Amino acid sequence: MSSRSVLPAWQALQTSAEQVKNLHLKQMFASDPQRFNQFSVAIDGVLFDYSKQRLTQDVFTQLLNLAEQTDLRQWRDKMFAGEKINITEDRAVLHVALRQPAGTPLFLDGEDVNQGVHQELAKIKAFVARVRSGQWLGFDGQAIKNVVSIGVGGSNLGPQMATEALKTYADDTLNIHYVSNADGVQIHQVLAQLDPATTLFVVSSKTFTTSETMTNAKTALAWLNKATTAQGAVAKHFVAVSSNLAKTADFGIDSDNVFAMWDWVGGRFSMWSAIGLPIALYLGFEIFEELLAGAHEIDQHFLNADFQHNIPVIMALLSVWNTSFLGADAQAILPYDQTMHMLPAYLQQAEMESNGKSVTFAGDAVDYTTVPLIWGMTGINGQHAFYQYLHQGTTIVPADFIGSVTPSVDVGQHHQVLMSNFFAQTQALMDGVNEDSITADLMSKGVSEARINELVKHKVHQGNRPTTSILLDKIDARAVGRLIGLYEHKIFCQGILLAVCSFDQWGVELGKGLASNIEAQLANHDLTDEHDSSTNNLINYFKQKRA
Ligand SMILES: O=P(O)(O)OC[C@H]1O[C@](O)(CO)[C@@H](O)[C@@H]1O
Repeated sequence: MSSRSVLPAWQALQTSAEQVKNLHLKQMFASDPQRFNQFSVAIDGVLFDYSKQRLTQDVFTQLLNLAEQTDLRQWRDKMFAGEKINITEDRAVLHVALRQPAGTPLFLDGEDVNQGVHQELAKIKAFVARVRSGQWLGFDGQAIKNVVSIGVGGSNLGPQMATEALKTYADDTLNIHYVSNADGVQIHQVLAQLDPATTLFVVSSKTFTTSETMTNAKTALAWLNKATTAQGAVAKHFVAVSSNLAKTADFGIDSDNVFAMWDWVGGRFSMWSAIGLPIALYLGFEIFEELLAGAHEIDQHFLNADFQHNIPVIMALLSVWNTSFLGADAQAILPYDQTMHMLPAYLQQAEMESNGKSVTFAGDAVDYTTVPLIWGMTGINGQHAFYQYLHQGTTIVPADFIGSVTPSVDVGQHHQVLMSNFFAQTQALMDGVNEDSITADLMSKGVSEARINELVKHKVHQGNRPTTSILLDKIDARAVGRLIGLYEHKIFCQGILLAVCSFDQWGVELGKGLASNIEAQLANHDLTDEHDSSTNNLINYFKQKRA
């Protein structure tokens, strides 16, 4: 048995899961008028309602016991203290330090992390001011008009998601474009609209070795070099965000134009570092600071709230409950706000790259399901795509509904229409509708008995489908900071509860290595027999067709 399933709380939860499977949420609400009060938490700017999750007070107590028995509190404190809890890479995990106000020293290997963070923030602030004010000039003396951010995974998703979420706050100082795909079509489409003389590239890569990013950066460099042979053009049009100064220098980027990252910031938790530079360039440094402030508020909540009212702790406990005990293999993320449309993609990386693991800290195989498949899209569009499956499919998919009281722009009646759907969907998923109600409804409409008999079973909704509702007061930078902070700490807690190391990503390395070998094979015309017959034939078909 692996370390978690031997715990008393784990075993108690296994017994409870069998009982809860026979309970219906509708009855739980009917029998307890206090259910919402009991299973909701409100903090500054956020209402978190988990009363539509399939749990009882006993289950909640057992889940809290699980948090205690897995030493979650101690692990949290180790993370904030800079202990090397990324055990497989022997690194600290300190994205929380990136949003810690100045003057709160934290020493790591003899260096004050807080000072380093604020030096880098000051450098970002000064650079952003120069570019946005038009003082930073391109090779022919014109100001920058377009920023192209080149990066992938954690070096792309956070900034792009936040840019989309907050674009209604942008002025017309700069345009921003994101390029992440190694498919050259993407960068060619972006560059086709731009003038090299007024374009600034931000190449973001912690390692500065990621093949997709390097391929795109080289294409961008060739595009600039084609437009000008002016001395020093690269220094005027390329900046980098990286922890690998040797590689940025090899690329030809001036060391003054490199913004630092540290090995204690994981890629998927890095939008608060200089990886967020595109956000600050596009929206201004003050908005970036608001984002940091929102996340810092959540750090304080996570550190100080008792677990019973601690939102990220509860989010993680619910995920483990749904997945490891109630058998839900998927989790939907459903933002009811168009600006938040990239949230599902962002959380896919954050959660699945962190906790999509199957061995414990000690390297033993787990004997439980770790994290679910994360998927989703804007709720309203999802309603007309996959909600049929959520309501009547054979698989139960817990869903997070995320909406706002006030959208980022005044859209009049639209917001009521939108949010009425949010509330109605969570209600429908919870309540369902049974044969009796359907029959009564059809009879009241004068439908014949024969037709009712044909239809009734098709119209039944079982309900009892769990949802969590997260209502933000307003979509702004602080709120986005809070929301992402909540999910980040949820993922941390989930890792501890499941005993998996959340901060490495060995699972993406194997494919990367094979791809670089195959890339070399694709560069010549020789047919290959080095691989299995499927891979050989796919490669050879591709090469013959291209010959
Ligand atoms: O910033 P880098 O080093 O280019 O890495 C990009 C991404 O690639 C990964 O290593 C694997 O997908 C991510 O963890 C990371 O965010």
